Amino acid sequence: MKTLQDPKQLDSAIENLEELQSKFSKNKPLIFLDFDGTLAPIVENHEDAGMDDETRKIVKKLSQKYAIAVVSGRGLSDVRDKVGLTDIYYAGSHGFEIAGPNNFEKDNEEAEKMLPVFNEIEEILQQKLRVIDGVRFERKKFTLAIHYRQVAEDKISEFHEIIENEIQNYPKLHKGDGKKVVEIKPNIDWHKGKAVNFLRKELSEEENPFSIYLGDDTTDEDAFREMENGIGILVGEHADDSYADYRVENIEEVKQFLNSLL
Ligand SMILES: O=P(O)(O)OC[C@H]1O[C@H](O[C@H]2O[C@H](CO)[C@@H](O)[C@H](O)[C@H]2O)[C@H](O)[C@@H](O)[C@@H]1O
Repeated sequence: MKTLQDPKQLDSAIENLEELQSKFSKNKPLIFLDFDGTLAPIVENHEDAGMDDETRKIVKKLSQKYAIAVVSGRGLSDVRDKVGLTDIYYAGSHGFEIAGPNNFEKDNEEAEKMLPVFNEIEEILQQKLRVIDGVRFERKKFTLAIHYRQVAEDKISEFHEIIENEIQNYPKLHKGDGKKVVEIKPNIDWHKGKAVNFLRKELSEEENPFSIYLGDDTTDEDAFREMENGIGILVGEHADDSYADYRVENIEEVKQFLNSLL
């Protein structure tokens, strides 16, 4: 079982590359990559985030050697457009919508039934949060991100209060957190970890295929916990302890690590 650790206490994947490479030569891994904060730097406006060409080339080359999936909180079509590679799998909306090559598509059926509730809460919160400057909405198919990166420090608690007060009227919805973002999700037992396990079955004929997961945010913890036969690598740090096994400092080290697999 994975245990929680202070991210600062995690071993560096870069300093242990040789040891890791020898593991990978015995067990060819499936590779799961988070997007924001892992493949693309965190920026002020969510629309402006993007991968650089070097990272795209590395991921493309990796996909010629390994089965790869990008697992993101972003909407499926958004993350697919931003990555721009057609031969890999994607899990968008925190795993609620999954797609891959040859028109493979799998939306969470339970979440599908909740689309009208999302439309309703989005409209209500758009209206209630008008009193706070800098709030940005990002509607994904099955989740709703409400960004507060540009909200003044002294307005942030009011921002959270407004959302909290409203969301308690909606037992079918669940409120999660990310980096300067509140994520409204279906209150269903599904998350990035479950999506990764679904994909592990899809991408391999083995019962429990060896896997690597790289991610930077609290939502990636659900996936790190599933890396019983594999390795979780935390990129940078987030507010909490982590179930990851190793850490890399930043996106430059993500590239260095991914390059070492080629
Ligand atoms: O699972 P991920 O691929 O890491 O996506 C998580 C969320 O990432 C995006 O928001 C974050 O990145 C933005 C751009 O750098 C930044 O402005 C924002 O503050 C961050 O929270 C994305 O916009 C969300 O939809 C994702 O859920």
